[in-house]
Amino acid sequence: MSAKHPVVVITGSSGAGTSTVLKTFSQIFRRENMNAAYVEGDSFHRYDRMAMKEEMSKAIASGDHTFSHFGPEANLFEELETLFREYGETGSGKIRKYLHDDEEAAPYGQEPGTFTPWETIPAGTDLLFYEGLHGAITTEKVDIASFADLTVGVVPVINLEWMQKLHRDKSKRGYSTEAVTETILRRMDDYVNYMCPQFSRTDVNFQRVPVVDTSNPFIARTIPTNDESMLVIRFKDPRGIDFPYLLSMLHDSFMSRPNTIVCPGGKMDLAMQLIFTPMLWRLMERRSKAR
Ligand SMILES: Nc1ncnc2c1ncn2[C@@H]1O[C@H](COP(=O)(O)OP(=O)(O)OP(=O)(O)O)[C@@H](O)[C@H]1O
Ligand SMILES: O=C(CO)[C@H](O)[C@H](O)COP(=O)(O)O
Repeated sequence: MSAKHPVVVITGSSGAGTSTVLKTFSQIFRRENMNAAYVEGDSFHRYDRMAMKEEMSKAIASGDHTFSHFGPEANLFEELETLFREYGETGSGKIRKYLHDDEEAAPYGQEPGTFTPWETIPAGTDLLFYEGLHGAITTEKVDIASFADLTVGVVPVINLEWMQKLHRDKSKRGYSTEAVTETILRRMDDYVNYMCPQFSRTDVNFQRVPVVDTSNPFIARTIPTNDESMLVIRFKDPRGIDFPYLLSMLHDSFMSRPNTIVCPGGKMDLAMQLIFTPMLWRLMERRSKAR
């Protein structure tokens, strides 16, 4: 935690929609004049695509069928913790990018599946914004969550998450249904042990729940739209949250628990703006008092 250099985290599984949520936060940062340094979680993978394939073959040959991008062996958790800690102390740290596809790789003149070189975050940013898989991870070796000032979980119900992953990996990243299914299965151990526990630590969780049939996510042609879903928003600590205001602004919303609002899925962007703008203001006020 850092008053001077706050760290804001959006964390979620692959296909959960964290990149989509990033767009809403970018809008808030632009409108509120906040200069954010962006870090993508995938840039803290330990291996590039070729090396990951090799490591995976070795793991499988040795009888380990659960080696995956969700777990500690395939990621640089210590380095991510260092980035959060250093940013909190100095407002800087080392970042890079993982280039998933041709479109992302082209501007760097690199192959997809590779990392850009490490770079130092320039001075003068107001906050660090992490978007990815592991922003609230805690293991025996690291406590990444403890260095974040605001943590948000993006967690569609699992059938929807799989549909979103299948759709994106097939349409944008060139994978087959079989390859994505195999990845989902191999990651399941790490999903349960590393991904899920994060969402008990996050300050706010957004869970998209479809109201159309998603019984077989592996054959679905389209992703349920926001209008075909409801949104469950859960606050870890409801103290200080202006629920009557949120209920009045989010048409057709209601409270399902003392710390949980449910609203139509189409209100996701508005809900995020209403909830996070004042939270970010508070982080910025705390920052200017600490300087
Ligand atoms: N609210 C939504 N409504 C409809 N489709 C959505 C929604 N959120 C995300 N998607 C779709 O789901 C897919 C995955 O979303 P996104 O790329 O944001 O996931 P991600 O969590 O960043 O995944 P990764 O970490 O693997 O990059 C995309 O095709 C996106 O358009
Ligand atoms: O989305 C992911 C994790 O968030 C990807 O599965 C991971 O980054 C590996 O990517 P690729 O299979 O394209 O090399």
